[in-house]
Amino acid sequence: MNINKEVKFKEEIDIIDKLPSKFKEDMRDLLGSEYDDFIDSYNDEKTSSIRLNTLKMNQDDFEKLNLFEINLAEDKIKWANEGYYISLDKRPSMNPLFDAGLYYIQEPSAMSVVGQSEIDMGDYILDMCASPGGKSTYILSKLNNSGFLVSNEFNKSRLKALGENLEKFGAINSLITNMSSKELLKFFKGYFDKIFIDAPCSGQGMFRKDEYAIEDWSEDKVDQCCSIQEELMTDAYYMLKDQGTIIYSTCTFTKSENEEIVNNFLCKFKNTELISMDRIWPHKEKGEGHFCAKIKKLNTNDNMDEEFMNKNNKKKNKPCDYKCKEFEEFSSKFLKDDYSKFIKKKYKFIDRSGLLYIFPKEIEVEDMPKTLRKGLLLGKILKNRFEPAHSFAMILNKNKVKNYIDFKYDDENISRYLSGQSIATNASRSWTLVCVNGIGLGWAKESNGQLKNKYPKGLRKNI
Ligand SMILES: C[S@@+](CC[C@H](N)C(=O)[O-])C[C@H]1O[C@@H](n2cnc3c(N)ncnc32)[C@H](O)[C@@H]1O
Repeated sequence: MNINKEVKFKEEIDIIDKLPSKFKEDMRDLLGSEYDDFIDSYNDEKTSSIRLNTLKMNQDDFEKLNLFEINLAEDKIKWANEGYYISLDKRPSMNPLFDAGLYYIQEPSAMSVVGQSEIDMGDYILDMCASPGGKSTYILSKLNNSGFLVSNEFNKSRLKALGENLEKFGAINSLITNMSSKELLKFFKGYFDKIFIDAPCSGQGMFRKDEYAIEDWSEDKVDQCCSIQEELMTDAYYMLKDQGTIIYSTCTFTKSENEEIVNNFLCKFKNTELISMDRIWPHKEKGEGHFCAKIKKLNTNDNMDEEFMNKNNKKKNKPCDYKCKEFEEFSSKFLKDDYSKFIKKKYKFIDRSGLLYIFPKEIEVEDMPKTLRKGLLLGKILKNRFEPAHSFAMILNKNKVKNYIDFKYDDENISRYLSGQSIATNASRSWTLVCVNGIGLGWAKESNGQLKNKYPKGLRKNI
């Protein structure tokens, strides 16, 4: 055995030794004769995978790009149409297409939850435990800018990552909230077609990938998680429309956090029906452990919250009379006419202290507290001019603007741009969209044959 192999073998033995004995006991009970295969899977090679954002590129074009030498015959993830296994040495976060939001790096089993859920155009969806945004970004791709997604994250310190990931994905019809499920219920009684609860759990499915998950695990933690999970499920029931679906998932193995939560819920609410209950096991599939159950709410006739819905209906289809002169000027100079018309037709414009947002016309969220992102920030209204925001660039591509410069992902100009440098051109067109393979990556202002870099300082990086 060479030295590297010997070290790896020792690490694997160590991990198996470190697994909590109560966990091993439970797994033996749960898996019976499969237990040894399950434990052996701790020695399997780890997986790496990405998921395409179909808001930015269609699947045929993506597959033709041949990024990361994906072998289409073997590397497509069977439970997520937009997901691909890639080899571990590919470093997908170092490709500028990642910064342009073309794909999300996500554990393959975690993709199954949205991958195997039916999302209908126009659905109103709540992602109750959303950060860092794996499920939310997938839902947004599938909604294709129709309907509405509320991405809620209870833990304030996890909001930043969620905000950045949703911004990168370039969807307009989303709202980020920072509430408990009880607070959400005050605003959204009987409101959603689908509610995803990717519940906080004791994380046994992460033991293979993350040793800290082993240290952090305890029986007390399982009990704490169970009581949170029950509360989230109950509040979700009341936020769901009749005929709506709860999609409950965890990355843990114990029955108490999975089947028992679901069965208790079905007993508590008689007018519900189990649609499916599935597990992904690491010794059977290429991915970590995952549990997912889908439950339908049948008719209750006590549906919508009267007050909330009256307020919403009153505003529905009300013409949006707000016009921002500075944005009008900007859009006539820099946006293609048909795209500019499309935005005005579909969205309302909201000026919040000089910051201009767009939001779907039919949705009213103005009075809602604890929201991070109420619609999409287009930019700042300054004295007689409009300055576009980075989030605006993230919904654009070269076909939507009059001025752009487009580089291939491996062009060295793209590395220069991402690191904050200026780029020499021979023109002076003012606001210009910098694109990578046609997809908006950020803004630059072109004058005297130079593109002055407007890529946000906090996002700059060397690749
Ligand atoms: C499994 S993670 C969610 C992962 C996310 N859905 C994704 O796909 O990227 C669970 C989330 O639940 C949040 N959480 C913790 N306690 C919570 C509570 N009491 N109510 C709602 N969410 C909670 C955690 O902060 C964490 O972000």
